[in-house]
Order: sequence, then structure tokens, then C-alpha cells
Amino acid sequence: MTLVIGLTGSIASGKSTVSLMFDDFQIPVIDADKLAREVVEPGEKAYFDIINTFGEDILRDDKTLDRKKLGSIVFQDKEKLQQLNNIVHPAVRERMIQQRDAYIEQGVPAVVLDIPLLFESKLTHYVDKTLVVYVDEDVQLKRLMERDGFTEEEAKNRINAQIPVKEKANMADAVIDNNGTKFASFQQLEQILRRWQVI
Ligand SMILES: CC(C)(COP(=O)(O)OP(=O)(O)OC[C@H]1O[C@@H](n2cnc3c(N)ncnc32)[C@H](O)[C@@H]1O)[C@@H](O)C(=O)NCCC(=O)NCCS
Ligand SMILES: Nc1ncnc2c1ncn2[C@@H]1O[C@H](COP(=O)(O)OP(=O)(O)OP(=O)(O)O)[C@@H](O)[C@H]1O
Repeated sequence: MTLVIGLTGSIASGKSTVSLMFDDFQIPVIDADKLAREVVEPGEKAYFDIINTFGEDILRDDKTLDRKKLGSIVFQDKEKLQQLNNIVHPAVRERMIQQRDAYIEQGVPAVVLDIPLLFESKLTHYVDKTLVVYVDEDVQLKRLMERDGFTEEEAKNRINAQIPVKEKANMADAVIDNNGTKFASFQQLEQILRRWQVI
């Protein structure tokens, strides 16, 4: 039996940081952000749908998507964000399910679906257990501004496009408190995986 773990959090709460730690336990990770980048590469259906909806202005000189520009449009306009989600999400889900099922078929003990919008998009039925990477809001804001060079307003727009991470923590089967060091988070992950009997 394969345990399917849904890993989530809020923007810059530390999902990617924790997702790398699964490597130490030989547990594979399927990354929704990565798939969302693949499905909008030039030539893909979602790429053309995005140009039809948002215009050629959101392309860079080399015809790839200008993600910063598209982000600054959709994160200040809920309707436009919804339009983008409607284009990108179906293609991401299809690839995610295909990959999840291939791992289940191989009989691995556990597989992780790293999905930022696991709760927002009501995808919890894709997984057996939910794991939330939590940080306090002030730490989240600081790490986001530092990592992406956003102003406070830009960072808050992105944070506000998701359910507050505190609420997600309340809905989760397990929570990693990522306010401390990365090593402290690693130790919490190890304990959770032992409790779930996958290591
Ligand atoms: C708007 C886009 C082009 C901005 O790209 P950018 O490279 O700056 O950010 P990236 O994709 O790496 O996402 C960073 C983080 O932003 C947050 N985020 C991304 N998309 C969304 C969204 N639709 N709603 C809320 N938060 C989001 C997530 O926490 C994600 O981890 C891009 O995020 C996108 O195409 N989003 C729509 C697809 C989507 O929902 N992806 C998330 C997982 S399926
Ligand atoms: N415990 C920690 N201590 C210090 N810095 C951390 C810690 N965890 C994560 N960070 C840093 O905070 C930033 C956000 O972390 P990360 O990129 O893992 O978040 P994320 O949830 O994957 O973000 P996104 O939703 O944008 O994909 C990164 O710069 C990362 O190096």
C-alpha cells in the first residue's frame, strides 16, 4: 500500500524546503508548481489559451511567458487569477494524477504531492494524509520579500491570494512548524513519517 501525502502551506512558508527533505527518505515528490511551469511552455495548449486571454504583452522577447508580469496582473485582480487558474489547473491535475498512479503502480511506500492550493482547490481527495508547513505571518512576509525581492504590498497581495496558513494548519493531519531552523523542521518531518509508518 502506498501512502499518498499532500504537502502544502502558504506562499514562502517552506514547502519547497521541506519537499527537498523527502529525498533523505527516498520518498518521491510530485511538484505542482513545476508541472504548472511545464504545461505553459511554448507549444502547449495552456500557452496558447493564456495568450488568447491575456494578449501577447505577457510574452518575453524569446516568446516564453513573462511570469513576473503575469503574476503582477493576476495577483491584483481576483477575476483574472481565476481565469488563469481555469486554464492551467486542469492540465496540471491530469499530469499529477498520471504520475501519482505510476508511483502507486510501482508499489512505493509513500509519494508526496506538493500542491500549494491543496485546500483552496479542494483536492484533498487526491491524497491520504495532509501535511502543512506552517510559519507565523511576520516570518512568512519577511522570507517572501527577501526571496523574491517583492515590496511589502506585492508580497501581501500574493499571501492574500491563499487561505491563511493558520487555517490550513487547523485542517491538516500533521503540521511542521517552520519558524525555527531547517534542521528543526527536518526532525519534525522524520517524526511524522515514523508515526505514519512509512520510514
Ligand atoms: C502567476 C504565475 C505565472 C507567477 O509565476 P511565478 O514564477 O512568479 O511564481 P510560481 O509559479 O513559482 O509560484 C510561486 C507561489 O505562488 C503561489 N501561487 C501560484 N499560483 C497561485 C494561484 N493561482 N493562487 C494562489 N497562489 C498561487 C504558490 O504558493 C506558489 O508556490 C504562476 O504562479 C502561475 O501560472 N500560477 C497559476 C497556476 C497555479 O495555480 N500554480 C500553483 C500550483 S498548481
Ligand atoms: N526554517 C527556515 N529558516 C530560514 N529560512 C527558511 C526556512 N525555511 C525556508 N526558508 C527560506 O524561506 C524562503 C521560502 O521557502 P520556500 O521557497 O521553501 O517556500 P515555499 O513554501 O516553497 O514557497 P512557494 O509557495 O513560493 O513555492 C526561501 O528563501 C527559503 O530558503
